[in-house]
Formats: sequence, C-alpha cells, structure tokens
Amino acid sequence: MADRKCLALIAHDQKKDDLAAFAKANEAVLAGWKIVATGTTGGRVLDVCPGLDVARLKSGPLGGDQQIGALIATGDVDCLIFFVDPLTPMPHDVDVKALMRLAIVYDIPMALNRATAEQLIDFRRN
Ligand SMILES: O=C(CO)COP(=O)(O)O
Repeated sequence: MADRKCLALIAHDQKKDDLAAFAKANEAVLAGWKIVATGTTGGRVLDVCPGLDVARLKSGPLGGDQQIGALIATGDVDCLIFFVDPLTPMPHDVDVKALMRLAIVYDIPMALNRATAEQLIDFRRN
C-alpha cells in the first residue's frame, strides 16, 4: 500500500472545540491520513477520535508550530489545517506567521478556518 499522505492539524485554544468537532465529523476521511498535530490539539483530536493515527509534537507556544514548519520544509507534510484565532494576541505569533509562510513557500494546501477546511477535505477525499 502506498504511504499515506501527511496532514498537519493545529487549532488555537478558542478554536479547539471547533477542530475537535471537525475531526469527529470527518473521522472516516481523516483515517486515510497520517496526522501530525501540535501537542494540545492532537490530544483533543485523539479524545474524540482515538483510532486516528496522530503524532503529537510540542505545544504551539513551546515550538510545535516550528516543528510542523520544519516538516513542511523537508517535504513531510502535504496539507495543513490550522484553525486560527484572529481575536487573541499570542506570545508565539512570530512562530504562527513563520509556519504560514513556509506553507506558502512550499505551496502546500492550507486551510485557516473551518469553512475552507471542509472544502479542502472534501476536495482531497480520494
Ligand atoms: O498554539 C498553537 C498554534 O499556534 C497550538 O498549540 P497546541 O495545540 O499545543 O495548543
């Protein structure tokens, strides 16, 4: 069987409920992906979908965004879904910007809100 593609999942605190609901609603599709996630986000996804293949990295403010950025740079992440909170200042805002920048540099599909994530996951279903 061909290697599964890798999906990165991240959500800021105010968006974690939304990402957990998104993961549950799309569990069957997500089961076809190898998933990497920042620490807390990955834990929330596994709480609702314990059967998914989720590798948890560091929490975002402690370097998790940078770890995912590095995986994008090495070609190990194929798609990024990042539910961003645009209303709360973040201590690691520079890391968030750096991650988005690398997703653009390496031209990987990137959804920054649920509406786009729903389209992306549907588009990439097969
Ligand atoms: O802060 C984050 C993304 O910038 C997410 O990190 P956690 O999933 O560890 O909360």
